[in-house]
Amino acid sequence: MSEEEVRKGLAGVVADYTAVSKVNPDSNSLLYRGYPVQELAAKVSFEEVALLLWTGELPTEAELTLFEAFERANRALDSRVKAAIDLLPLDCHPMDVGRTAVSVMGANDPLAKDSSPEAELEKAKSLFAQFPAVVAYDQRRRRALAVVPPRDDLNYSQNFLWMTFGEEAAPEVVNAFRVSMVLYAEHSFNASTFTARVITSTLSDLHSAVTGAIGALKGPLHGGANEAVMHTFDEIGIRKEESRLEAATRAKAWMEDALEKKKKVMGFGHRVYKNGDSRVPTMKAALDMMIEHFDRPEMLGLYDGLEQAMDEAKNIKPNLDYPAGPTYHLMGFDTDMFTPIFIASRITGWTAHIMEQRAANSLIRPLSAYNGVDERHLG
Ligand SMILES: CC(=O)SCCNC(=O)CCNC(=O)[C@H](O)C(C)(C)COP(=O)(O)OP(=O)(O)OC[C@H]1O[C@@H](n2cnc3c(N)ncnc32)[C@H](O)[C@@H]1OP(=O)(O)O
Ligand SMILES: O=C([O-])CC(=O)C(=O)O
Repeated sequence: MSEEEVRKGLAGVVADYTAVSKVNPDSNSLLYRGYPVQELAAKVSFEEVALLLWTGELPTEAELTLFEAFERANRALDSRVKAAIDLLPLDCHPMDVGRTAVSVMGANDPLAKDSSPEAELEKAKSLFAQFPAVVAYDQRRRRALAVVPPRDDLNYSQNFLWMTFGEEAAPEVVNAFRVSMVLYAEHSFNASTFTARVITSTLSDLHSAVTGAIGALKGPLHGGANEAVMHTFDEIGIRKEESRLEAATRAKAWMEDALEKKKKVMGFGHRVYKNGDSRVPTMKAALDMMIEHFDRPEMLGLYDGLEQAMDEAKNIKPNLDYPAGPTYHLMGFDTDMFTPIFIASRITGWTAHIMEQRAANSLIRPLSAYNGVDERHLG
């Protein structure tokens, strides 16, 4: 096989059809089941987006009411999941906790061995309902705080923040969080979704596919970048008393130095979008809202300084993880909880793809070009 036929990283390879979402780098657009993601972020709840991704249509009022009731009834942290989390050390990464939690949920799910479309949808809904409690509990146990039980008078985003912080979040914070969940929900054949599809293609079960997807999401070239963005901010130094301009100047200098040293700066660049990520303006507006709400202009200075310096030096634009990281920071999440929040959102897209893969399956098994030693023999 010739060198040209090898497509490293499967770059540019179209691996299958999907009707779940359309990423169009030319028009810089992203459609979930035909709807522009910006419109969804402006007008609908994350619960509605989940149903849209799974079923192909936005729910009727009755369907939404039913789903909301299910979600509210299944939010509490399962005692078996809690017991498994309690066995994990406090210094393991929260993504390890998320991965373990989904695995435990799979082992205990009575529908685990049932791969019918109805059972798959039920399992997707259960994961959607149950995962926020995992993130919230893990955040709290790391701060030596007790579990906060869910409240069924709150919507998904309100309750997520309630279980994490033990107080009702301001409406602006809830809205920014909801927007992030909508934007993170789905993005065609990204590495974690493709992982979930590969696992599903062997006719393995839904929880195994989601567990594998979490492993793929953890890396800093993918979902782990939202956490890495915050490490960059921390390295530059967040100084609350500083003006926006002073912060921007320091951030620019940091970026110039990093690029001089040929460092890869997380939160910038994308395999598909080369002229900017379609979701960034909407997420940046949510970040702006948080900066105003918490009165933290220096964060905007850091944000702008890095972005401008990267643009000037390399013409590389931010991806969704760039505005999402500082948004979660301002909300009060610890940095290593950012990617588990991404899991809570992407569970919707992953499970939609798992169902799509199963419905028209073909084992995913590409070829490789051998470049090892020539054939040889023992003795
Ligand atoms: C939700 C998400 O998962 S969005 C993605 C989150 N990931 C990140 O933010 C990690 C940082 N970014 C990257 O590593 C890359 O941009 C990727 C992995 C996302 C996409 O990469 P690819 O399409 O494979 O492009 P590749 O990594 O080959 O980069 C092409 C060129 O741009 C440069 N480049 C790309 N991204 C960056 C970056 N973040 N910082 C510095 N340089 C970069 C590369 O060094 C390379 O330069 P070269 O041609 O001079 O060697
Ligand atoms: O599409 C990708 O490669 C990564 C990404 O932005 C996502 O998964 O949201």
